[in-house]
Amino acid sequence: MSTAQTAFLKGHGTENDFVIIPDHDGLIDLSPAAVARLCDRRAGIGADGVLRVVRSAAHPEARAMADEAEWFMDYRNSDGSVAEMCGNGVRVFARYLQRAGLVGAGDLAVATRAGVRRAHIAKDGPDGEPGPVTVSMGRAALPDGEVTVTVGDRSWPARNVNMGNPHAVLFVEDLAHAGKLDDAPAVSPADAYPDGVNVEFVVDRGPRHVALRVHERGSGETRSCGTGACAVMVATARRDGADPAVDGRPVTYTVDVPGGRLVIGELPDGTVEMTGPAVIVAEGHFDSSWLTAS
Ligand SMILES: N[C@@H](CCC[C@H](N)C(=O)O)C(=O)O
Repeated sequence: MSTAQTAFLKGHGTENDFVIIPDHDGLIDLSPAAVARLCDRRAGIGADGVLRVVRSAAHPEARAMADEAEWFMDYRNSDGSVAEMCGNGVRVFARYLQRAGLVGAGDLAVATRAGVRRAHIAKDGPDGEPGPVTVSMGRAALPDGEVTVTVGDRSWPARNVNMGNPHAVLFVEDLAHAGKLDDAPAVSPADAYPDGVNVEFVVDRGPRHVALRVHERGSGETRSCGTGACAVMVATARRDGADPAVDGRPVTYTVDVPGGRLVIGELPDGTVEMTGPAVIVAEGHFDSSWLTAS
């Protein structure tokens, strides 16, 4: 007797890792429990999140973007919650489309819950190593208002930055001050982030060079967060007195994350561009019934 199989791939961008579920016609009912099962690092495949690949025309949340972007990134955090955007995810999503022969190196558009994001897949290097992927991440929003992040008995002022999803960015002297980041740090006032928040702790590494640790909403501490790194870049630029929209000059920062390095720039029109690696490490199948078994 043959059992129905579901295809998956595993990939990462600076070690922010994802289970990729190709579901081009939008036929899979991916419940929060199914996502949590896939992402479980002991009983499942293990990942920080899931990227379901659906044709925009086949998904009610993406149909309106179908003329601009053929593919919709249905992103979920490892606890099953839905998020608007995932920066590392877009690069890995682009790599999946390339590997599947659905796009070539060059430009493509990806529909997300935060809107259409444009990406560029660089050509492979001379030794065949996959080229980096650059994503135009849209403009950062910097809502007014004081935000405070507390870990243990220490508190820091934080900058509220929205990159399509919410972030609190704070500067520390030592990344160890973030403590154990599996649990969400306390962020106040509570109404600053009605839907929860990703929290980035940042240290300086040199001129236009910072490093971060992150607690991701719905996933805990991860090795990287692309939207978080972009939020950090913008918050650091403003702290350093740089604002391309005012100065008329682009500004670029190197942002180190525990899982690697991202290069992020802000252009005079306010657009943030992120460049980094995207890797597929495995592919396979599982019994479809496993996702729903009790
Ligand atoms: N890892 C992602 C962000 C994923 C979503 C985030 N946890 C949220 O809930 O907003 C990235 O690379 O941007």
